Amino acid sequence: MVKTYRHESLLGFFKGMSFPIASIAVVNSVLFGVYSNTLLALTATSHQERRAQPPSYTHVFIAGCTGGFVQVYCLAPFDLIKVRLQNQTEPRARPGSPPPRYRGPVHCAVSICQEEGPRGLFRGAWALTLRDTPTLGIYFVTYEWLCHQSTPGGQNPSSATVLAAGGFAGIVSWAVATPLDVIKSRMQMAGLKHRVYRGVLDCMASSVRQEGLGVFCRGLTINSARAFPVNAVTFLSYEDLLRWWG
Ligand SMILES: C[N+](C)(C)CCCC[C@H](N)C(=O)O
Repeated sequence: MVKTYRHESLLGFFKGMSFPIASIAVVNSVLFGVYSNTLLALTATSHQERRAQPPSYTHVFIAGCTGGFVQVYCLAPFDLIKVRLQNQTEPRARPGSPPPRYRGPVHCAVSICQEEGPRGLFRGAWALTLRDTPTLGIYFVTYEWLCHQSTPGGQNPSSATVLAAGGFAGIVSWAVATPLDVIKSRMQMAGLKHRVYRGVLDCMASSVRQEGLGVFCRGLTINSARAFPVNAVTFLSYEDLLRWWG
């Protein structure tokens, strides 16, 4: 934090923010929509009926994995652009200094298309699929399990329960996802640095060779600290919106 602040001022912390904001609504509605509809197909119970007739954790896991798998294809290009902009650590343009490589998200998207082809926008998508498919299954199972543990049978969980269960579900799924998150980000940066990884396994092997096993925990603390508030609010919004509109 201190280094980022000194080098790039307060603005450095907001690098690559506009694209995630534009994409988060789309990505989350695909995730939660596919999750809920898969659960409906598997158990024939709507969201409102699920408290009285809770689905099995296997069904919750399968529905979560399906949602995770589908949302990756919306998330991949936005996530790539975010990673590329966040890794651009030059100080803000000063007179005389060379301009940054990417001037903003749109310029970044256009440059990637020109330099790496339109498929370049999906660089690292396979690693993202491996990261998100099982970990979003775990995310929904953790959430449902925690709600179930702290709510008397058949009742809706209180807002406090939803906030806590959502927050912990975020931490657990990020803890499991962090090793593949590290690999995913390295593969997304590879096109820029002209480093060639032959695939996910090659990227894992070369990262471990150079930096040891600790490389898989990079960013774990910050991911978890961020995960609690973000996912607490996500689940509270999801539950409340469905209650109001359902
Ligand atoms: C699966 N994985 C752990 C990567 C993400 C799970 C939580 C997703 C949420 N939108 C967030 O940004 O925290």
